[in-house]
Amino acid sequence: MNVLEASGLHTFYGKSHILHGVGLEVREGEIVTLLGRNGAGKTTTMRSLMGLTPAREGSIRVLGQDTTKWSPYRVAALGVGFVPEGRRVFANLSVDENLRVPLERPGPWTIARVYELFPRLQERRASKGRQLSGGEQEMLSIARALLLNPKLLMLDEPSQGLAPLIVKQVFEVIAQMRKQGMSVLLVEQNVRAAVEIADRAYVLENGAIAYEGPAAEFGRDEERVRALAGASAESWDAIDS
Ligand SMILES: Nc1ncnc2c1ncn2[C@@H]1O[C@H](COP(=O)(O)OP(=O)(O)OP(=O)(O)O)[C@@H](O)[C@H]1O
Repeated sequence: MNVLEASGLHTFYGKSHILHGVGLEVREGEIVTLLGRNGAGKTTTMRSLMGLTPAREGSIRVLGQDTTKWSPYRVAALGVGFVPEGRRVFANLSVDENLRVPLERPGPWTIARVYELFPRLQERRASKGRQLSGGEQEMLSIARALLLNPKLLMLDEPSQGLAPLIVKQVFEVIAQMRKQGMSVLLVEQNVRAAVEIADRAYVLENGAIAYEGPAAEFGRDEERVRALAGASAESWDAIDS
């Protein structure tokens, strides 16, 4: 079954026409990565899927329901977790308090289980959000989204600004989530890490899908990666290595 199906999305910010007929799907238990240069429309796509910046045209189905006109709250309640870019943890609350803020939806993920997945958070459970490193904040953001027991988790650039070792840990966690049957839609600048972990890739160019296919196949085509994913020097070196 498709967890997510979107087609023909047209999204605007005021008069700026940003998405030009974007369509994508995520199947059950699949990791799908959404790549593209800066400004290609990746974040806007996620915001439209979530109902935060509603598409003016097009349709969205989540778990078989037509969510096109739904509020973000309803989409989340149906089972879509969204971890936006830039990690929004509560700076003045401890790790433990941050984890108790989300409304828990019943399911396999409990506070005890997220601590098992992120032992580092358990060690730091009494520390305030503002005392955490970037990597710890990212883990906390993901942990909070997991407590909603989503069927689909959408992550916007989870590796941004993190040291390579921490990126590796975050991606290991994403791989473990798939083992639990969760579907993931992953926006990434780190092309190498994304194509390694993902089953399929979509690449956006100027607000339209320019590539759709197996992630590994996309990652092997050096020229296409350069042209479409705008791989930064850093991520390109990583692909070469
Ligand atoms: N709130 C906004 N108002 C007007 N234009 C916006 C707004 N947010 C984004 N844009 C524009 O929409 C386009 C797509 O932006 P978006 O953030 O979706 O791209 P992205 O692929 O996620 O890029 P990045 O990697 O830089 O986050 C860009 O041209 C951007 O300038």
